[in-house]
Amino acid sequence: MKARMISFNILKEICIQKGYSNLVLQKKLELAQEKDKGFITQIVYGTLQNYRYCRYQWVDFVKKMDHEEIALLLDMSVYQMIFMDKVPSYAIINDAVDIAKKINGRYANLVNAVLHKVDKQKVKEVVGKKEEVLAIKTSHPTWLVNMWIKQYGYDIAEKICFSNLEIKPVTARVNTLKISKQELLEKEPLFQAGNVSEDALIYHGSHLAATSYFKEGFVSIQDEASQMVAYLLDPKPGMRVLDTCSAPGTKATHIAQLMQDEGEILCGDIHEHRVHLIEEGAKRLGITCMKAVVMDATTLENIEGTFDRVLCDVPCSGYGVLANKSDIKYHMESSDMDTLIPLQQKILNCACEKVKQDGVLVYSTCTLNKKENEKQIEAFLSTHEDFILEEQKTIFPFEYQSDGFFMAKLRRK
Ligand SMILES: C[S@@+](CC[C@H](N)C(=O)[O-])C[C@H]1O[C@@H](n2cnc3c(N)ncnc32)[C@H](O)[C@@H]1O
Repeated sequence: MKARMISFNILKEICIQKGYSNLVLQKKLELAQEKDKGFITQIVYGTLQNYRYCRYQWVDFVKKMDHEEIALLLDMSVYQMIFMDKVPSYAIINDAVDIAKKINGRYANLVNAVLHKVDKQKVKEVVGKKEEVLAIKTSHPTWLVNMWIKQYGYDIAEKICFSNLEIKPVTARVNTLKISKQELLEKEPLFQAGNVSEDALIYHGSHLAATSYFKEGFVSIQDEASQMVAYLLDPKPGMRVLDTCSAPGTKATHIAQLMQDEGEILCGDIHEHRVHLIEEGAKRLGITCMKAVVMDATTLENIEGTFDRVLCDVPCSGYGVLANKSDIKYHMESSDMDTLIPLQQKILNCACEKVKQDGVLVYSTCTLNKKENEKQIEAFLSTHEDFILEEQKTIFPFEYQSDGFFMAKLRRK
């Protein structure tokens, strides 16, 4: 099958059938020739990242577009015409017409005509209201850009939007239980020290998960901002820790490292299949102090006693990770947070009961939305006089080439 046909099928599965981009891509790339894999990956991620901008380029050339797959095919073709300099337009248009014939022959002439017009037009400048221009140029929903402008101001919103178009580095966390960061840096020149986290390494090679460093448990794959959560929790060897929303266990295994694998970390997640991921991760890293169980953090039934440290890394809208998870960007709706906000509140209210006196509770999200972040903490503090806020911070994705994260450290009086 030709590379563009494979790219189109992948995009169809992600955009129309709502598959996860990384999973669909991994599965469908098996059908592609080795030489085409990079090309297909670029078309898929590039089209997802620039979906609004690409559509803006062609939408005025059709009276009405009533076919979702044809619209997606036009987006994908326009992406290549604008962003992939070395690809000749005639090759893009010929392949698009062939794909259109397979989808529905009636649209082949339209696809041909629209793409020739785009080719002639070159690039159409985005005009309109400032926030709408920003949203289209960087392919974010306008409601999200407006929300960021309202919550953080225009300058920060603009920086977030452009940073979401960047290709972020692959970041690892050294497993200090097996090797020091210095040793690893000396051993492997493809690693470079990270920007903000003490344990972070940027990897300049490809497919880190397939390397012996990963398989033998010397490193985990974890974003740098995400690594800051375990430091904020400040666990010490011998402590008793509860991680209420733990799967796949990335932060829990970091906590275990900071505890020198001494003490007890009770890791829970509501989804049984995800609890197994925690166990697999701990085994790969040689960690023994973690115990993984199915747990509903909104009730915490059968969880005995209190803990020195409690982490609530709650489910969230994920607006901090849009650079790496462009399918979230494509499918997101403002109503997504309506169910999440009460769930987060419930988890926090329940988990706080498990914190020892003078113990620490950390609440974190990978989202940039004050309603899920600062406002949650504010609401919590207004009903829990026995807790004080020691520190809270938002890490923006443009600061350290990382994801966007929020974390708050609360201490029980
Ligand atoms: C942001 S992810 C956690 C990531 C994890 N802390 C890590 O670092 O690898 C949120 C997790 O919360 C889990 N979850 C959702 N609702 C839950 C609930 N009521 N109780 C426990 N876990 C829940 C989800 O299955 C998901 O694995």
